[in-house]
Amino acid sequence: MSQPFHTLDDFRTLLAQAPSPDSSARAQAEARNGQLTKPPGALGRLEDLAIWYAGWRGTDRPAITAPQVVIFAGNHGITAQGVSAFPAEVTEQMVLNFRTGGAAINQLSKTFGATMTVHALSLDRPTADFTQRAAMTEADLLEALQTGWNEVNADTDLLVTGEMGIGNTTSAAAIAHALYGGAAADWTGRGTGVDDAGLANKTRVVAEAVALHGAQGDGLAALRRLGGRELAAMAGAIARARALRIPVILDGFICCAAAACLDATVPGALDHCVAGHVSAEAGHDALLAKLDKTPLLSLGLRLGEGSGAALAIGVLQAAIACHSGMSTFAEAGVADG
Ligand SMILES: O=C(O)c1ccc[n+]([C@@H]2O[C@H](COP(=O)([O-])O)[C@@H](O)[C@H]2O)c1
Ligand SMILES: Cc1cc2nc[nH]c2cc1C
Repeated sequence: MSQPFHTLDDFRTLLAQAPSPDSSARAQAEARNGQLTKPPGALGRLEDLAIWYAGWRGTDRPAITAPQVVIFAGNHGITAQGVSAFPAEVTEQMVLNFRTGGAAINQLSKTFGATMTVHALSLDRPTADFTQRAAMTEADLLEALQTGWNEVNADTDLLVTGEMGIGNTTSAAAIAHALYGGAAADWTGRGTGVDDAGLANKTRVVAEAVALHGAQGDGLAALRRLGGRELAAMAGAIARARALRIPVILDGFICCAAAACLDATVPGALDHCVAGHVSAEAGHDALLAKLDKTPLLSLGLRLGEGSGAALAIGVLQAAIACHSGMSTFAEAGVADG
């Protein structure tokens, strides 16, 4: 597989030079939306979604024919601090479950006609405990970004990035705290379900990590110091999707923390992304507010795996089906208002 970037600076440059939506396709889609057989605005956010999608795909009557769900898995040294309700072995066990079709995301992907692949990143080599030192070296980060970049099918027309990694809500909380400040408790939730004592311990870990590594203006530094391989791979995949003008549906807290590292690196880097849902994980709604994203769904999910984003594929499919398939007032002989 050829590598389009060899250094973090190359990656930054690619992000900064990423394409914008096609403004003429967007304008045509807006005009078409105004002629469809419904009162103006009656399809609410479905209308905005269809126009947004049309702009990125460069056609006023787009279709979603090849949605892709990609799951990245990583192991985290921070689990040594007792931050999860589950043991670290579950990451690898769930990878097997994804491969044999037994996880929620397998069913959700199938429901919405998406291809699904899972990529495990060096599970035998957990990241470092980031209360002691940086989670990853620059080489680790680059490799994971490249893995994510290369996992995106060039011919897909909608991407969902999901993750699996015991301990990764601690990583996501530390990234959010480092990027956006506030108190560690604002960003720390129960993840897979730690009890009150577990939550207090986890909050201490997040606070200690950010005290050690410092607040971060630089998104890629936050990703390297506090992130994990699966977060970096999601960031790489989201960046590649942007380069290919493929719209992305963001998933829960961990996916959005990874994405936030791109936004902090190049403001606007997530313009091709919508938030699929707001997770029940404390801090996700605040993180979405920082990213200026309004979630499509709020169903109390806190699973990860791309599950909330996969559900939102259905919402986007519905928006595009209406936009591209409905008749205009003139075609249907319906009197407009
Ligand atoms: O997506 C979310 O918002 C989300 C919220 C809570 C937990 N998770 C999943 O649970 C795992 C991380 O939880 P934890 O407690 O081990 O940090 C990881 O595999 C995530 O996919 C995911
Ligand atoms: C069983 C299990 C499944 C998951 N899927 C995503 N994160 C997960 C965490 C656990 C513990």
